[in-house]
Amino acid sequence: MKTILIVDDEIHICTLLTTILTKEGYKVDHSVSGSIALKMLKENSYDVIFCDYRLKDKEIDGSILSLRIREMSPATSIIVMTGYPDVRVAIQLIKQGIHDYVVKPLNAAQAILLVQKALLHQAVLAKEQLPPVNPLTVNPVSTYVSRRGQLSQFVYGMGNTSKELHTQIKLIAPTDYSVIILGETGTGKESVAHLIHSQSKRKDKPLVAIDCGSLSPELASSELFGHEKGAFTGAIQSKVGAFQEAHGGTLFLDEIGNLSYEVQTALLRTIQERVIRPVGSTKEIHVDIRIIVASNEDLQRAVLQGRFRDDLYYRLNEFTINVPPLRERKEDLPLFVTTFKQVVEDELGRECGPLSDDILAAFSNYSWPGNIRELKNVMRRICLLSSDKDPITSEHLPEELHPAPRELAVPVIAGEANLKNVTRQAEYQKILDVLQQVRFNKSQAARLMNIDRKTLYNKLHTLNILL
Ligand SMILES: Nc1ncnc2c1ncn2[C@@H]1O[C@H](COP(=O)(O)OP(=O)(O)OP(=O)(O)O)[C@@H](O)[C@H]1O
Repeated sequence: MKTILIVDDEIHICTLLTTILTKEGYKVDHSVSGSIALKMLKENSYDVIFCDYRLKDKEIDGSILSLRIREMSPATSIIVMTGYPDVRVAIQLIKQGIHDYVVKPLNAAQAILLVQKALLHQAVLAKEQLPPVNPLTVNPVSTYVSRRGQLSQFVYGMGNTSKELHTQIKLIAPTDYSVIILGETGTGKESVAHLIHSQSKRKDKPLVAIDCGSLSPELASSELFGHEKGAFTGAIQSKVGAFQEAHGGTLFLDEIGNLSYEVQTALLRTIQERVIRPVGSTKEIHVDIRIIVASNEDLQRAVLQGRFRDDLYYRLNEFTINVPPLRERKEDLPLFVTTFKQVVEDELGRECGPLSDDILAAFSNYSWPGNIRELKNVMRRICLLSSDKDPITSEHLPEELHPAPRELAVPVIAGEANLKNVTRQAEYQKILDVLQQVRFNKSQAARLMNIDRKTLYNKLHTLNILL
């Protein structure tokens, strides 16, 4: 029989939860004191412990109690209950290893579900220790509506870094906090923003995504705040900006670090006052939006270097999510591969052959500078090149994934004597070198080459460098 301990200084909560869970067939004990609870834990083992966060115990309060339980009985799932929810406390406790953080009062259905989830989680962990595990037996995949309006799959993964990401998204999504999402290119920052939106109470309103990296300084204000007809040369009609389009929903600003100082100032004002003034207009318009921003550079460093306003940073930084690079979550590769193979098969409208073991070995030896985007593209390529029956082998892999990676070959551009081509050739090589040096971080590459991100995009396009 599974055993549960309830620790709360309000006796009626102990009695209520004991009654509910005993009816479900669990053996339930309770304590109104943290120190007595620890003594009980020395003598008995518990599968799940419900623990009040603000325990009015002279010797031990709820937060310390949860730490002590972790030390004494690491396998026990701890569910911390609170009457005063605080996301930062929740994250801290979850980092310390508690299973869940819930707001009191709990009704019967919630309490039962919490225990079931905790026991299921324990069962999953127990299975994880038994090889071989099919990662798809527990499918940690969510769906969300992507920028193109398609239903997309988001793979959380099962490794510890991935689980932390999962927890953070789950906790932050229902709130209205502004979120900064940091991570290398292709790690899934935009996907995380969509996922947060789709799990928030704003989900039925639009998510408007703007790539600040591709906005010219002149057009940024107009894109964000809109403009009146005749506000500037070329403004032949008035335009509704992203803030207004996102009214009631979420505004996602990708590559926020690329906004000019002037636009950052206007953005700060809008966030503080929740009103916008379109370019060329005297009218203020109220907007109700949640802001999520992303960057693949460290925004704190940009603040220190004076490139990003500190007051805007602190306004936006109600919560930060760091999306890990793929090379730090290699344990999740099989799950990503299986999911993307299915996605590509759906895209191609046919099945692809099985993946041979050498493919997975090559995948796990590779550093994935382009992260999940690169993996998805590699899966597209190898599935496209394979037939539907024969196994997909390492022959189908692109060069950089071959066991002994060769240097990226510079294509010879026809007409070598032509001076323009010599320049193109040199540009091509330089851009590739710099991109490799900064692990394909386009903003950093643009900065190193002293060009803006938009120019870099144009060059990548002209030189046919596909990332
Ligand atoms: N966890 C995930 N599960 C499934 N697909 C993912 C996941 N993360 C990213 N992807 C896919 O990888 C690709 C790149 O993701 P996304 O655009 O969200 O990355 P990003 O970090 O915002 O990139 P960039 O910094 O270049 O803008 C997309 O096709 C997305 O669907």
